[in-house]
Amino acid sequence: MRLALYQPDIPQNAGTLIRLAACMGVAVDIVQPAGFPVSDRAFRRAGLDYLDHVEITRHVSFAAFNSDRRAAGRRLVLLTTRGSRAHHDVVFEELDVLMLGRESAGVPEDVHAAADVRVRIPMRPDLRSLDVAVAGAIVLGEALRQTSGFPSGSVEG
Ligand SMILES: C[S@@+](CC[C@H](N)C(=O)[O-])C[C@H]1O[C@@H](n2cnc3c(N)ncnc32)[C@H](O)[C@@H]1O
Repeated sequence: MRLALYQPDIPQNAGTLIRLAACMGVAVDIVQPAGFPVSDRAFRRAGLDYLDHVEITRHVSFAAFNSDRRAAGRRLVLLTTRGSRAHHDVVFEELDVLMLGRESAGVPEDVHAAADVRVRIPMRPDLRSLDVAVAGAIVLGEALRQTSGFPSGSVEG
């Protein structure tokens, strides 16, 4: 399982998602251009101290990202408010890449069309959308649950 951030434009949200990925043992793809510097140096300067615990791959464009993930045999699972399937009805696979859209505008049509699966977290119809990091946490949690992908650790009960 991987998380992909499509042209992220709010550094705090990217930081929250990178920390989530580090804690869950999941790699991160950043599809550029981003709305802020995404070098390791810039992340460290911004105080992101989980950087040593997560694998981050930067891609210069969506086309570059997409050809890499296809070559690796990974499905692209897009999280979108326009998704046709509820996240809890999707059968996730270990190799899936879960892509999150831009906070300001989601993803463009060509990215929407390139996705193998488009999932929506059901919400009240009168509200716009979830925070991007919250959406990522909800779907990643379901995907890891289904694929037994949570890091092993002691859980009492
Ligand atoms: C703040 S939302 C973007 C809203 C944007 N105006 C749009 O129309 O897509 C940022 C990202 O969070 C994710 N997201 C937010 N709410 C979601 C939901 N209910 N279902 C699936 N993804 C969601 C999507 O990846 C979305 O691109």
